[in-house]
Amino acid sequence: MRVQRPPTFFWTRRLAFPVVFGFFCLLLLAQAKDVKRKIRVRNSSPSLLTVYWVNPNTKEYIQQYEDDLFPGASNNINSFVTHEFAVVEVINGCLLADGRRGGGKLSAKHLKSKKKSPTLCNESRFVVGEGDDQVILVTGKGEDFKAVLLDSFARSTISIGSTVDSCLDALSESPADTCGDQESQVAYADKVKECLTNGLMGTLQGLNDDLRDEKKIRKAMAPLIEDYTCGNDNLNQTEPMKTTDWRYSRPSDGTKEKPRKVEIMFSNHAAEIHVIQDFITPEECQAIEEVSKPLMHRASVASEDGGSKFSPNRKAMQAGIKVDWAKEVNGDHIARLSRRVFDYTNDHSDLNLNIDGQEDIMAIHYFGRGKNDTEPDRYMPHCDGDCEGDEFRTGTRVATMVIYCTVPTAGGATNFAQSNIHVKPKVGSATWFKYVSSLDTLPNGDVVGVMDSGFTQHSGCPVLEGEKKIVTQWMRKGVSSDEPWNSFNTMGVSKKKVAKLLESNDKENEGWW
Ligand SMILES: O=C(O)CCC(=O)C(=O)O
Ligand SMILES: [Fe+2]
Repeated sequence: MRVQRPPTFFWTRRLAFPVVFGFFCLLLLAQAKDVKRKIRVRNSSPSLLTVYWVNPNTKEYIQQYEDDLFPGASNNINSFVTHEFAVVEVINGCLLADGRRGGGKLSAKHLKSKKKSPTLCNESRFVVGEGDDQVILVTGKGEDFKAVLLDSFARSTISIGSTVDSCLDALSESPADTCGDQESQVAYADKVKECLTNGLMGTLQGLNDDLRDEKKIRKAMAPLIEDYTCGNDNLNQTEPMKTTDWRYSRPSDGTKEKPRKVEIMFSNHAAEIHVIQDFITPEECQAIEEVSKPLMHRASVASEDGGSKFSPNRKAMQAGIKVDWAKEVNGDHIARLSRRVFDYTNDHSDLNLNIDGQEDIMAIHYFGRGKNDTEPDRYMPHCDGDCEGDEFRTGTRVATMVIYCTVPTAGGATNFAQSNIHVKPKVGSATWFKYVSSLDTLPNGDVVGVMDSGFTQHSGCPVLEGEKKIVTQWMRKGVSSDEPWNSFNTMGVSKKKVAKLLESNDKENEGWW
């Protein structure tokens, strides 16, 4: 028998989905709205332009610059993702979509034309997108008048496309003879290749020069930025580029952990920085504290001779903790935390790291001795792995997670001076960063990729008051239980392979002096 539902139940069921869905959309929109973007409007049209922000509630046009934009001129707008703009071709006294007269400052000609019935202005709209480095390119006139939003990817595509087009145009007078002999076809292909190489070489050379200079400036500025940011305790944490959630189920028992807020602070082809809220539980911090307490010793840094030394660059106490994986099934806090660190990394990259053979978890303590301390506990700017943009070497560090258990009352931020990211630690939160590009495996099994070129260089700012207790996991790619982290030398070469090579060399050279 069919159960008769009251009409209200029917409507509640029908409305529930759209209402909940709408609510989530609004939530997403509200988040996206706050993300700032600087955009550049470039007038490549033959007309004068006026740029208006379109108020989403009243639909009113709000003029952006006092003066119209001349052909060939550019101007910046500080805006937010999702904001809508109208670019209007200035034709004396034309009518805007909100019913008012458009076309910049009214001249005598405008005023005269006011008497006639005005025509609707030519306009083209754009919405500010997520991409960085957005340029609005305005071209055409009358019916062809349009504003196109280009991010850096679209601009590269256009620039490559126009080089290809002009090469094909230039060679159209001597087109490839598809029926011709192989020799003439090869000659044609060579001409195309030469033209493309010449056309793109200038652009690539220019980009390389820009990159070299930008890197030089970035490196020279880093110590000044670090001094300024670390020294200014009132400085807020940098705004994230984007915010997402991380939903994680524990693989050992399938328990769904509560979603964690992830702030994407920086992202490029070989470097990424995230801040994750509530990454560690108080019980996990407590477990780390108990195990590490009796093992604490003064932290050291790598020395030039391949060993380690004490240095004012790194003033802290530390203790390495081995994870007892056998205890994971019984809910061991340290094993659970360590698993979560590697699962986060593998969920947010294509690194596919092996959990075996990794470095021990490191508990690090910094102590504040007051604002007048001339040699406070700190970790001066450094990279955890290679950060010179060189090729990736198997067995080396590729990502780090710094987890905050206790935070100081003054000082102690984590600062990335070359990417301008300042992280104010919160109890339980974590900073994760990756310093290698996507990795490819070649047919011979070699894994190739490039390292970050300094954007993830970071420091632990001086701790002035209170204590800072962190848990750091440095993560390596290419280690396993057979070849753990300490089986690679500092050059990232497997010690086993070196020994084998030396052995076979010795055999080959036996009897030779
Ligand atoms: O103390 C910090 O905030 C940074 C720690 C760090 O750089 C590290 O453990 O490698
Ligand atoms: Fe570090």
